Amino acid sequence: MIEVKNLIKGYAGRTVVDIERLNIRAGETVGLVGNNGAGKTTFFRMLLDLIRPDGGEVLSKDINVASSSQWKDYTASYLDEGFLIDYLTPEEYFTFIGSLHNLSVAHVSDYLRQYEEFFNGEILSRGKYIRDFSKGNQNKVGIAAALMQKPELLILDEPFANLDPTTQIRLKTLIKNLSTTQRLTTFISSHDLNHVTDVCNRIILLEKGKIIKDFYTDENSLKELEAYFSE
Ligand SMILES: Nc1ncnc2c1ncn2[C@@H]1O[C@H](COP(=O)(O)OP(=O)(O)OP(=O)(O)O)[C@@H](O)[C@H]1O
Repeated sequence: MIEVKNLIKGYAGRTVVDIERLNIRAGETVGLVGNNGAGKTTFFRMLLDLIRPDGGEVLSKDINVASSSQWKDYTASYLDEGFLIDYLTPEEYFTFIGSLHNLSVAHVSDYLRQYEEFFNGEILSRGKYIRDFSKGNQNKVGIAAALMQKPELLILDEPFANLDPTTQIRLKTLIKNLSTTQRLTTFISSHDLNHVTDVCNRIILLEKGKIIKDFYTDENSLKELEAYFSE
């Protein structure tokens, strides 16, 4: 589904992403791990054509994301609160995103019912603008809105950060369900090795922009990653 070839990005003469080759098959749940500054967000931004690489390409279903918009029909993402609209309430934001996908107001409120548990009573009917929510609650709005288009590919940057433990577990269950029932392909970056090994079937370890490990998760993965990061 995703093919990366000789992808290079640098800032101020320093290479921050340098991925020679990477193939992600449909249905994979891929966890991207790496210390601060490893290049995870920069890589995601190139997957979404938010920034252009200095060299190489990202192909989504064989088409370069920088030369076509076709990938936008089946790709959803939430990288940060910049994806939200501060002066809307969550309801207004969901309605707006729904309208982009030709969903009626009734359809959107019906859709939101399945997220009642995930929202934990903190998102809807609060009479607050998105800017007044905590970062964790903003995350919930962004993730639920991203999933509204029933994507085939989902890209989430540190989705567990700022979420309370209950919501972290609910989010893992949500992603696992989507992956099995809808064969969703997912890219998740995370500093939480526990969560990422629990939810992902493949882990990619990035260091200074390069892939230095790429493996399918098994019962030893968490220990191996912990050993790597404690060196
Ligand atoms: N717009 C920019 N201008 C200059 N340097 C940048 C820019 N964006 C990213 N960088 C640098 O590129 C490197 C990779 O950053 P990136 O945010 O992709 O890492 P990351 O793995 O997502 O880190 P973190 O875990 O801290 O979120 C960092 O050194 C960062 O300072």
